[in-house]
Amino acid sequence: MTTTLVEAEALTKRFGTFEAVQGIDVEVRKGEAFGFLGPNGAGKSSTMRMISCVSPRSGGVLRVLGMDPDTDGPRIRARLGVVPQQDNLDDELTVRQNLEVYGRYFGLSRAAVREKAVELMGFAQLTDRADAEVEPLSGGMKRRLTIARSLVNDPELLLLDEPTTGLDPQARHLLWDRLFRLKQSGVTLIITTHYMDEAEQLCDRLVVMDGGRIAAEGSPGELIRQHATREVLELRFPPGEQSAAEVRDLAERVEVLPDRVLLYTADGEAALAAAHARGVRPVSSLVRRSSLEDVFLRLTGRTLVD
Ligand SMILES: Nc1ncnc2c1ncn2[C@@H]1O[C@H](COP(=O)(O)OP(=O)(O)OP(=O)(O)O)[C@@H](O)[C@H]1O
Repeated sequence: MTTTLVEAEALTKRFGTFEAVQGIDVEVRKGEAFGFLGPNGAGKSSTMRMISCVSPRSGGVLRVLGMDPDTDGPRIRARLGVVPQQDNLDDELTVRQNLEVYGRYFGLSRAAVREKAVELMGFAQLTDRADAEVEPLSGGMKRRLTIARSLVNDPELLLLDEPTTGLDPQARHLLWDRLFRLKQSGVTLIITTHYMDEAEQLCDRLVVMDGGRIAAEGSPGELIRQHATREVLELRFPPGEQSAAEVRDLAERVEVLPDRVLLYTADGEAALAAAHARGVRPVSSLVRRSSLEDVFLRLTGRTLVD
């Protein structure tokens, strides 16, 4: 039996007359990792803040863990873990103290809190930093500690707003591994991101958001199959010489970006050979698999990270 943990219908958030979230429908099921993918300003954080019961909705229906955030906020929050966009750790406390103090907020006993902190430091791979202050830790370590802290109350649903923004590739991969383990242990994840690789790595299902609306919904694989071809041929030309005219008929669809021309085709190498045969001479070329970035470009006409 699938259980719905978050159900939104025509969910709307207005700031004055500006509608940041414009009537979206979303359903998050128990055990899945669900993503909101979109550029800055798409309305992802506003949606997350409504789900985390810290920002009231302006319209529509919202149920979280079967309850209404308007009337059951505290009861819902007690069963949620929230990882905000910016780490808000106490820099002057140690790693262990950060976890213990937070645990006490949730009413855990001293003994329970001590035990939980040890378990969570192991999970976050911070055991050897237990008694170090937070301030000098790397960005990746701070993020892992913020996530560990959000797990103090054994939440059923963990909300992560841009979990890996600003981290280097190694730190991101370590974090993805931790999140994957959490999912395996049965925690439902909701993640906002503007990184398409993060959405592809972590999310079972996602919505692509743009301008407060949902542009598409599905698994990463489904979205790519529906909105892109199997392969993409990327051609780079000298500045000012970029033109799609000579290659337009070599692909199902052609996109001209400021620095590249993208040819959407089932067979990128064949398209490249055909382009060469007619005398097209790019500075460089690359054949790659289609990604969610291509899906976003198709749906919105823009690249995800402008
Ligand atoms: N408190 C607020 N008052 C007025 N406008 C706001 C407020 N919060 C957000 N907005 C506006 O709502 C829109 C959506 O913002 P939101 O933070 O939800 O987007 P986002 O997709 O999460 O992007 P980001 O990654 O930048 O957080 C933006 O245009 C933003 O400027």
